[in-house]
Amino acid sequence: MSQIDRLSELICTQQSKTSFTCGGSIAVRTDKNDPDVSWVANPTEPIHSRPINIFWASKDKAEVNNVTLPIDGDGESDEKSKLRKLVGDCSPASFGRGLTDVLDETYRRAGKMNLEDFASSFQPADFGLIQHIEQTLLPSVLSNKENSFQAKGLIAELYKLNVYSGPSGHFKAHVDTPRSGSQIGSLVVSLPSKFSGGSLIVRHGAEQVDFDWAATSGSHVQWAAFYSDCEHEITKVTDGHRITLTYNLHAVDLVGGVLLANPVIDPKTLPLYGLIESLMRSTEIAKGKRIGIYCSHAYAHTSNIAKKRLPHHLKGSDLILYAISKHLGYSVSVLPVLDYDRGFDVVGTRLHPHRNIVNELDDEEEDRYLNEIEPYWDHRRVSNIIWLNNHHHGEGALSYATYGNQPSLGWVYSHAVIIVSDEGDGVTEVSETDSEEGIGSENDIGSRRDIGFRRKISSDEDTDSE
Ligand SMILES: O=C(O)CCC(=O)C(=O)O
Ligand SMILES: [Fe+2]
Repeated sequence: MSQIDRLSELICTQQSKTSFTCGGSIAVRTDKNDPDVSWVANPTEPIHSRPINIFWASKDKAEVNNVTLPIDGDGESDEKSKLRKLVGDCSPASFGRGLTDVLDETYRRAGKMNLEDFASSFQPADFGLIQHIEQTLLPSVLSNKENSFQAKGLIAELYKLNVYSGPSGHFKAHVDTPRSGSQIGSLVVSLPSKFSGGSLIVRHGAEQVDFDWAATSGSHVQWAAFYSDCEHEITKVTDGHRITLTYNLHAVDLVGGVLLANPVIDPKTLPLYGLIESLMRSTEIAKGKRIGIYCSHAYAHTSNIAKKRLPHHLKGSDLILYAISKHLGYSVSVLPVLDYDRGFDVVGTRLHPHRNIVNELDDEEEDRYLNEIEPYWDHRRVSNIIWLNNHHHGEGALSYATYGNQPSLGWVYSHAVIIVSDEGDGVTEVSETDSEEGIGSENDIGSRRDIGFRRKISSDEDTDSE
């Protein structure tokens, strides 16, 4: 098989496997260890790290030690003896075999330190590491149809500090045990400490990636992330100490996390909270009005999966307005509103996927096809919405073929809106209130002639709207 065929096969048939692992390195700049100088790169300089401090409890837990990596120079030094103490304070690392934890130095020869006994100044989030891993590994997890995750982000949970020392530290081929249902992989961070050998080899099916960190081990933080089902091994460390931090990677609902039952972010801290609270208590709302906000970001709100994505994929101010209203106990819905210019709003009962109406309609009779289109798009006519802003992004809600002097394609657009009301449950309530008020009764056909709506007349080639 040629290389092109091989790549093409990987891309076409095994998309989920093409990105089973990723990794990189961050240079450690010992010359920039000045607390008053920002260590975050300017655009012309690659990101680098300050030296890394490790604090740990001695074996008898009587004292706290610390060492700063990397250690300069080859001769004997205080820092070198501290490093030896760190290695000495580790206990032998076990591994899972079946349901038991076993110590077997022919399989794994390493030291470990548990979370309660150490702390380090290295934080993966400082370097955008988590976002890199999210971009590389998460899409395949999400595109796996059997996977029910609707997760949008990763959390790296620090798990252990390990030391693999020369001349015989190693870990034979194994698969990590996921420690919860949300764990999708592991992250290994190699701290700046000189060693030889000790490659991490990660395999998935016939593919294999070799993370050979030895050459720059003394000056760089190096990292690798991989899926839980990847077999991996660490070849023999022949010299020095290979010091790693391992993390469990969990897929979690982070985007839209403010909408979770127990959000980490408190909606009350958002500056708009008080404003919305008092607006919703105003007399207007007491009279049965509701608030409508046109979403300020573009969402594919007429796609087939819009119903699943929204409101969780709301962004920025849209997410904030939604979350605050929800937190205040109001009923909040994300719905489409047709781009009709009338004295009332045509609000969809849910986020409808775009529809192409196949009936050919006579171009000369605009009002007739409005009558014919509307049954395809479940909606309510509403006149009690107080709009707080103007619309931004329209998206094709309906398209239909017409024939007049020449065949053409007409479009009706919709906007995604957030509707906040102080009663009932969003959509249904909108309709009930409307019919009570007699808005948009079905006898109202005469006035349909005035409907001004946006139409895009295009030639036949344009008919594929999706
Ligand atoms: O240190 C490494 O590169 C991998 C460590 C590992 O496989 C483990 O801790 O399970
Ligand atoms: Fe492992």
